Amino acid sequence: MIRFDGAAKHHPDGTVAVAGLDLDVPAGRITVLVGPSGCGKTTILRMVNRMVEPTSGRVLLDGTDVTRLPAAGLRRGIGYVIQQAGLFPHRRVIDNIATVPYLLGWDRRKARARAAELLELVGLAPETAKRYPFQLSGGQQQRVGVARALAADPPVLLMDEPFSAVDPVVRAGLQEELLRLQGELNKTVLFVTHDIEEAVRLGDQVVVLREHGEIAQLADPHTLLTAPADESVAAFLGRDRGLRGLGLRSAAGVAVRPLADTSQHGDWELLLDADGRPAGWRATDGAAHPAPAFHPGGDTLRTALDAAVLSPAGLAVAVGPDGRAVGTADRAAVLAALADDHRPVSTRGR
Ligand SMILES: Nc1ncnc2c1ncn2[C@@H]1O[C@H](COP(=O)(O)OP(=O)(O)OP(=O)(O)O)[C@@H](O)[C@H]1O
Repeated sequence: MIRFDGAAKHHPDGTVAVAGLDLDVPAGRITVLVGPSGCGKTTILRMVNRMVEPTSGRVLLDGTDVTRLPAAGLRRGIGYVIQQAGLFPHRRVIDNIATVPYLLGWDRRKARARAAELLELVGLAPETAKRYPFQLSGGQQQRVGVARALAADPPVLLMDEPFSAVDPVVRAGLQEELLRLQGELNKTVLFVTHDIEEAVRLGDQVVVLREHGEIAQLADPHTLLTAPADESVAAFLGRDRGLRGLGLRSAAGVAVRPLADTSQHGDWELLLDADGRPAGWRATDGAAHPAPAFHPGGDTLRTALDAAVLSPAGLAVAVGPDGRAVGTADRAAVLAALADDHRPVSTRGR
């Protein structure tokens, strides 16, 4: 566990980056720091690996004041991922990933074998190993950055806006990947972002900061979205926080009407492919339209609502884990589930 105990950073020019932070970052969980530019997020993160030293107060890592630990050794035991990956441009991907194992004196073959394993773990093809960073896309570079941070299997990962330089689609993929990895690895993650959407998606706990690293609210994502501490937090969360909160609730409560013998639903015919997956809705004039679907066991209420809203038939198609259609839910059924159940349900398989 990481504990900030009145940790403060005052710069010589008089700037108070962090006035005095008390915060526990629990082991094996993702804690996200979110807040406006200049509120002290990066400063807080860097106090953990001594890239910034507190001017007063302490940062404890498993009970030990980090300033008592040799900085180099401390940093080798903490994975660090930054925006635009920060890879060494003149080193091949495999050697970038093996940086810390080399520093730790592992033999070259063992270090490279570990790097190859990590390449696979973060979803990159084996042939990527021999490339140089400039030969990769931004998203691939970030994956290499994550692999490099994980190479020596550190218990703690510091991530400073790691996904903010890539486009929203790639970013969503990287977020998914991080949650999947975390499901396997259970690292203690401290993650900095200025994007509230990213914060609620990734965080087990979210720390909303205001100026000088002052905590405006510390809560799990559901509580944050449904019960912001004050007006300023509510404003920071944005006007659609209610809708966003649906993204944290399971669609399991939506009443699904099983598929009947007929494929006709009022004026609309549900078309299935050879495997029984939804292929479209056919109108009475014969024109086919997409059939948006959701998986009650795995998707969120937001996905279910989206499917119902977008469906030309007004019916979201419910599918099983294999993608086969099992039934339909109309908009009223989704809204009923929405009104019914306010319990947050983790959809992360954790
Ligand atoms: N070396 C320095 N000297 C003086 N002030 C500094 C120094 N480094 C950072 N600061 C100030 O400390 C405050 C906190 O900076 P920090 O980088 O931690 O903020 P941040 O929340 O990470 O911002 P951003 O989201 O823009 O990256 C800012 O006002 C910044 O200008």
